[in-house]
Formats: sequence, structure tokens, C-alpha cells
Amino acid sequence: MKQIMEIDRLNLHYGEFHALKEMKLDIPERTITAFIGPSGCGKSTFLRTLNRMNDLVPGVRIDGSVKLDGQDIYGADTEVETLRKRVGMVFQQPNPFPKSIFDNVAYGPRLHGIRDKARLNEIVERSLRGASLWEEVKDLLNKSALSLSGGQQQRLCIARALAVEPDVLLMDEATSALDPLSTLKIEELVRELKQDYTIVMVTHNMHQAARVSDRTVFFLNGELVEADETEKLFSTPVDARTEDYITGRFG
Ligand SMILES: Nc1ncnc2c1ncn2[C@@H]1O[C@H](COP(=O)(O)OP(=O)(O)OP(=O)(O)O)[C@@H](O)[C@H]1O
Repeated sequence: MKQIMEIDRLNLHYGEFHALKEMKLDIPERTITAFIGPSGCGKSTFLRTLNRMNDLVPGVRIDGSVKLDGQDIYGADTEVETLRKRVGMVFQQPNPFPKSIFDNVAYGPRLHGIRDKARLNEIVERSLRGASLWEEVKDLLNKSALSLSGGQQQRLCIARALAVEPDVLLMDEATSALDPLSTLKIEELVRELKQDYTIVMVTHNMHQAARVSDRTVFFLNGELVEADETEKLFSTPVDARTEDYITGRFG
């Protein structure tokens, strides 16, 4: 299986604080990888290094390598804009723009220079279908995105991310602000999306990781403790700290 991202000896400091220590991880293409671990262990920080979202944090220092298709994303010849097109992100709180549903999805493609109306229509429909939202909104495309429910808004944000045809989709606790039914819908959607995309998700919910992901990575105190196939990590973890965490001894 092809590794779409390869992270090696990655360290991140916030000022004096060593938040990520010597991380090493391969992310296979078209799989779902879940990051788990107690609050503050570095899951989100690690996720954000995968599309350079930490770059602008004052006092941040990053070393080591993060490769996307063999190319170091921190290398001098990587443009952040191009990187973010290939590695999209969905956040904890749905954050649609205060614009129409159509304009939310067309935002990225327009930014990348697509102006042709027919082409935009096609992209918007494809992306909304991809995010399992089309049937619900096809007659409301000019309505404000803010009129949608929280779960619909989150699927709209996924559609917005899909519109620029990324390779990798990062999801940072993307269901934690949603009700159980909307959460289930997004989990189903994520499983469908892996046919075409590689998904990396942070979740504070171990059950979600077990339900949805192919591989799980356990973090503790800025260390990557264990990464394995989800079934294996939850049934026969190698590290005692992983076992303590998944059996609920702490966290
Ligand atoms: N901008 C920042 N400046 C300084 N320290 C930070 C910053 N962002 C995060 N940290 C610290 O880095 C550590 C890791 O934080 P991070 O948000 O990555 O953890 P997490 O595992 O995602 O936690 P949670 O599940 O609570 O979101 C924490 O100790 C946090 O306080």
C-alpha cells in the first residue's frame, strides 16, 4: 500500500514547551487514521503540522520532516496554498462562511481561478453529493449556509473541502459539537470518502476511532506511543500505556 504521508523525527516546540517529540508515522493512502489520547497530549498539534496550520503560531519551532507524496511540505519549494489544496481541513465547530450554500462550496475553486458558471455548478453538485448533502439542499443553493442545522453545516464544510479535490482530509474532532444522529451521518460519510481520499481524524472518543478508522495512533504527553491497525490496537496493544488508556484506567 502506498504511503501518502510520511512523518519522520518530527519535533514541535511552543516556545520552551516540547509539544511533539520525535514523531514517526506513515499514513497509507485511502485509509482512515484516527488519533486518540488524553486532552493535551498533542493530537491536534500533530494534525495541524500535516498542512502547516501551526506555522503562524508565535514562538512555534518545527523540525524533522513531513512528506506528502515524497515531497517535504516544510521544504523551500512547497507553497502553503498548494499544500492546503491537497491537504484540506475540517474543524470542530462547523465554520461555514456567512454566504450562500453555493458560494461556500464554490469559494475554493473560485480562489483557484475557476470562473466558468457551468463548471462551478458541476463542482458544487459533485462536492455536495460527495458530502451526502445534495438531496437536502439542491433547492436551497442560494440560501444562507447559516440557515442549515449544525450537522448539515458540518457536511457543508466537508463539501467545501472536497471542492478543491484534495488528496488528504484532516478532521479535528469534527463531530464533537454535533448530536448523535448527525455524528453517525458524518461517520458513515467518512467511511464512504475513503474510497477517494485519505482521512486523518482527531477524536476524543475511542469508540468513534474503533467504529470508523482503519488505523489508530495513541498519543501521550507529546509522544506517539503506538500506531497500528485499529482492531489490533484495541484488542492487543503492545504498550502498557495504550492498554491502560483504552481500558479506561486514565484519560
Ligand atoms: N498555541 C499554543 N501555544 C502554546 N501551547 C500550546 C498551543 N497550542 C497547544 N499548546 C499546548 O500543547 C499541548 C498539546 O495541545 P493539543 O491541542 O495539540 O492537544 P490535544 O491532544 O489535541 O488536546 P485536546 O484533546 O484537549 O484538544 C498542550 O499542552 C497545549 O496546552
